Amino acid sequence: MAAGIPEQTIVELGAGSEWRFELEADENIAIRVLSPDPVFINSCELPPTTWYPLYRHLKSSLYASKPARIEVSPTFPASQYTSTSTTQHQLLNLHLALERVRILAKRASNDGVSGVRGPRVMILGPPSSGKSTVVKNLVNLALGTGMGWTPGVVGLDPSSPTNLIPGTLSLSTPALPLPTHHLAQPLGSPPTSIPSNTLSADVPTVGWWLGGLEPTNRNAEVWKVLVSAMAQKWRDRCEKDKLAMTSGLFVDTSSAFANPLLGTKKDDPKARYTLVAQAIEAFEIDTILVIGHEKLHIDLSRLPAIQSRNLNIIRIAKSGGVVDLDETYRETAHSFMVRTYFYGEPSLTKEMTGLVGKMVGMDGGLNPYSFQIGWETLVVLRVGEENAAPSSALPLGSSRTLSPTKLTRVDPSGPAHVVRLLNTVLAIVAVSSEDRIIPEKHALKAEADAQVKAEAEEAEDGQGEDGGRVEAELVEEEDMEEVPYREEIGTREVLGFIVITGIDPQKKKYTVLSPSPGKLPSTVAIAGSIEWVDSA
Ligand SMILES: Nc1ncnc2c1ncn2[C@@H]1O[C@H](COP(=O)(O)OP(=O)(O)OP(=O)(O)O)[C@@H](O)[C@H]1O
Repeated sequence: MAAGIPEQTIVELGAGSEWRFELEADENIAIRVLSPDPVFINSCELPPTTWYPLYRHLKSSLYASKPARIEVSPTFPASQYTSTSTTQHQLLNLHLALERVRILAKRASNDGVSGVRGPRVMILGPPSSGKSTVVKNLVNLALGTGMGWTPGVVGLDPSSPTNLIPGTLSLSTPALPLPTHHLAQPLGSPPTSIPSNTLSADVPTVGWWLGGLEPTNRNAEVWKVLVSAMAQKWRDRCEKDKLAMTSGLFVDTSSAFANPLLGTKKDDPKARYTLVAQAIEAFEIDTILVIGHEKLHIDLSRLPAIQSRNLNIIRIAKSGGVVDLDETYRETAHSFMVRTYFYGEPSLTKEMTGLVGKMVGMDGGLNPYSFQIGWETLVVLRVGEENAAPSSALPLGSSRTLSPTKLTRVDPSGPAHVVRLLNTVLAIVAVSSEDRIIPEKHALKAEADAQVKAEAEEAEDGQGEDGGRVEAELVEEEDMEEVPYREEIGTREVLGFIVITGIDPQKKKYTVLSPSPGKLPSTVAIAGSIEWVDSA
């Protein structure tokens, strides 16, 4: 035992074993490695002799291939144990096989062979089987090789997106190993060092808004459009960036993917694993990892989309350390992820700052900004046919065909709509003048008014005042139920997120929370079913 350190705060790890812990709501701890050999958290090496904070609610494990000694302070977690049954060897073997593919691809690419790619791996499994943990380990193993890889990480699990708000599908290209300090880092910390609510410019993370926590038969068509857009983005990236192409891709998936009937339509009742097949084709997957689930493994190997592509399907063992996550825990995790998006990384507790010795640097907090915005200014839309008015509301005898990505505008003057918006997270999307639709009646009126104006100008040598009046009338007469934009904007890459924290029906204003001060990058926002109330 090191001098002066009480024995009960030391974890002695045997070679090839894991220290597993589950932190309670009041347990914030810091750990530091006292022994010379490396210790890893999700295959990211802990800095030697440096305190590494682990925040409340986190469930994870440390792994050491050689005997290790770790100090834990200021308290020792109530729920912790060491285990020699680890899946790290299997993950390492897998990593070595993937690394070989990456190296061969890079060599071929350097020799001028076009179209060679690194491995494209998709992970599937039932709920709480350790999918996100396997992705994180494989990504960190690739990033830790020193080869400078920049693999793509696709989050097709909107309940734990790469590093955005729940409800988002994400694509990121981390260049440094992903840390594990708290719940908001399933696959990497949010880009808090960039004080901007534009995600795509400087930060290698882009998001698409599903607005729900998992793919379902109701949102399957919207899901497909989003996945196609993500895959296109990745293709564009690979065309310009050979390193990304050879580094490969890891796709984390929703546990809903294990349901064979997900996405099956009435007109094709025999189709199975429709969304899995779509993702395989869109991202040109070559390796599928199935955790545990034997039936899923067999079902997938019989899937035509897989047979025709001659994919590798590898079944890997579920780690004994994976914790079954209940609904309450998931809600806590989601709320924490949203909070981190707006407020940044949690700050060190008093006890942590009081520790003697070096502490790893964290990204730090953000200063979110709350302000009011008029109902007419912020255009709030919903995507999907289920949001459209019921067919019974149509004139007698008429029918309609709805597009699955149909946009509906949330009419703030309808009290029920407005109440539903309180605490709703909104995704901001960019719009350009080409996206704007001028309703036909306004277009005709504008044309007629323009003609009247031209005649008046001719008669009076025009002062131009009438033009302003026409504009004003147009705005005044804007039908709050009409969607003034093309449908495509509902499924495009998001610029950032805001949350509606208050509604003033008298002044007709929303109070919104934005991650940074300044003008919103766009005043068109998409609502989903994700809500957030700050309970921290
Ligand atoms: N070896 C381990 N030791 C301790 N905890 C672990 C270990 N592996 C995974 N966990 C924890 O178990 C929980 C579930 O794992 P994970 O989130 O990777 O599963 P998942 O299959 O992606 O879950 P979901 O149902 O959300 O799709 C997480 O809190 C994770 O940190």
